[in-house]
Amino acid sequence: MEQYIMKGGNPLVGDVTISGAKNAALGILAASIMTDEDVVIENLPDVSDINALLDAIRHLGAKVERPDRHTVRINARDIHAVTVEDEHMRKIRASYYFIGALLGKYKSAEVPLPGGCTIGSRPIDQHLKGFRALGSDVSIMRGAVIAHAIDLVASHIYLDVVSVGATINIMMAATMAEGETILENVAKEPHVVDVANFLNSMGANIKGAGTDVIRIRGVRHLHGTTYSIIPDQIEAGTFMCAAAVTRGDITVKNVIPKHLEAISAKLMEMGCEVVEFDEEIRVVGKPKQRHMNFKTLPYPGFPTDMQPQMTVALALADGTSVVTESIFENRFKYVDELSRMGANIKVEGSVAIVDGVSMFTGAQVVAPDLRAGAALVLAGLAAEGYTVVDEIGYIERGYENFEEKLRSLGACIERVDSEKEAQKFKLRVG
Ligand SMILES: CC(=O)N[C@H]1[C@@H](OP(=O)(O)OP(=O)(O)OC[C@H]2O[C@@H](n3ccc(=O)[nH]c3=O)[C@H](O)[C@@H]2O)O[C@H](CO)[C@@H](O)[C@@H]1O
Ligand SMILES: C=C(OP(=O)(O)O)C(=O)O
Repeated sequence: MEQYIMKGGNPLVGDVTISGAKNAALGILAASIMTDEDVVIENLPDVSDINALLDAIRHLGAKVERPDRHTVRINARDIHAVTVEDEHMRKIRASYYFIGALLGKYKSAEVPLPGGCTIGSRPIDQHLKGFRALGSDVSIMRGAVIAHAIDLVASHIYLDVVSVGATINIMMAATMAEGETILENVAKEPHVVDVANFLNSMGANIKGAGTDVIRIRGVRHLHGTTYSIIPDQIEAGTFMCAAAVTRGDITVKNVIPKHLEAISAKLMEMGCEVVEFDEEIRVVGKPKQRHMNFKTLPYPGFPTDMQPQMTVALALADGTSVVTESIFENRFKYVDELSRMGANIKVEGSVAIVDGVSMFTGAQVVAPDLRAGAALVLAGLAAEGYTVVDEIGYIERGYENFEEKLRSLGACIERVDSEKEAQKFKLRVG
């Protein structure tokens, strides 16, 4: 089983180029099957979730070509099925986007209930409420969502909870419904805006993405396009936190600083130096960093996908911090693993009380999910001695070339798949 092994202690220093946003790309790839014409998507992150989604698109009958690692050309003219196979989809969350895309284009979809990280109960009731409001019959049978409509008709839909997935999914279906759909209390995340911009580049008529209300005037056809995905807010934030955790000096390149404001503000509150440029941000960690409190919230609030990485930074800061997780009820599973490294964190329901310690010591830990896995790697890079992180498949769902990028910043880290290789690494680095 593959693991990361690392020897901590090197401050990470240098520049790192951020890849395309996984969570935008997943929505965009699913939406690309809504036209019969060629769609070319650039700045695609080469991560396992994306490759799983592309496999599912191929399986539906679409042609998928990869001129290079970060570009894909999709042609869905020959799609012969509206049923997505379970084996492709259980692993990933974004399989749910096939419901909106297939329903919009073919008025019919059969898609297994989504997988993804086990960070909470993750219902999809708001997605289904939206599809029903657009005139679709929706049922759940044999572990799949089955949706059929004779015609999709526009509707006025109010989301009871702010949901990224429901916003994007309903927006996709409504793109090809008759009339103007008004979607209220929607998510405003950068990837919601990116999917809306992508659909508009295919001829959709979507206004208001990035605000609380999205208006979608349905169109009959979508056409081909070439589109470049925005940079990954969470990958960028992870490397920004790496500078704080290792007391390093990292410039994240190819980013949109506006998307990173909540993360920058919190790092500054801890005492890090944060300098913004047009498409770059430099974060300089300081020997003494301060405690602070933060709460995860929908955008523009602090992202839940950055909660573990920022908590690791606080676990090595002076004083007591309070972290409140308001989006997913089970996103502190990594705390037990972090405690093996010497962190002093007490979890009470949705709140973690973090008493900063002066150092971590290396340990063998298990990644419980994607972002927590990345956070444990950051902790290992700051710890004294060796750390082994197991279950790195989670990390590979969302970080392209993670260990290579970390190594280019001076980290002593390797991917190994046996005890023998781990021993070799230890002998080599001493
Ligand atoms: C593939 C993808 O883009 N995943 C992201 C997406 O997940 P995902 O789309 O699953 O997250 P949502 O924004 O939908 O979830 C937000 C909250 O709403 C609740 N909820 C959601 C839908 C629903 O029908 N009913 C309901 O009650 C959820 O349980 C959660 O408490 O947004 C999350 C919140 O930013 C991120 O952590 C995930 O990385
Ligand atoms: C939780 C995440 O992904 P997913 O929703 O796909 O599980 C994430 O990207 O942090």
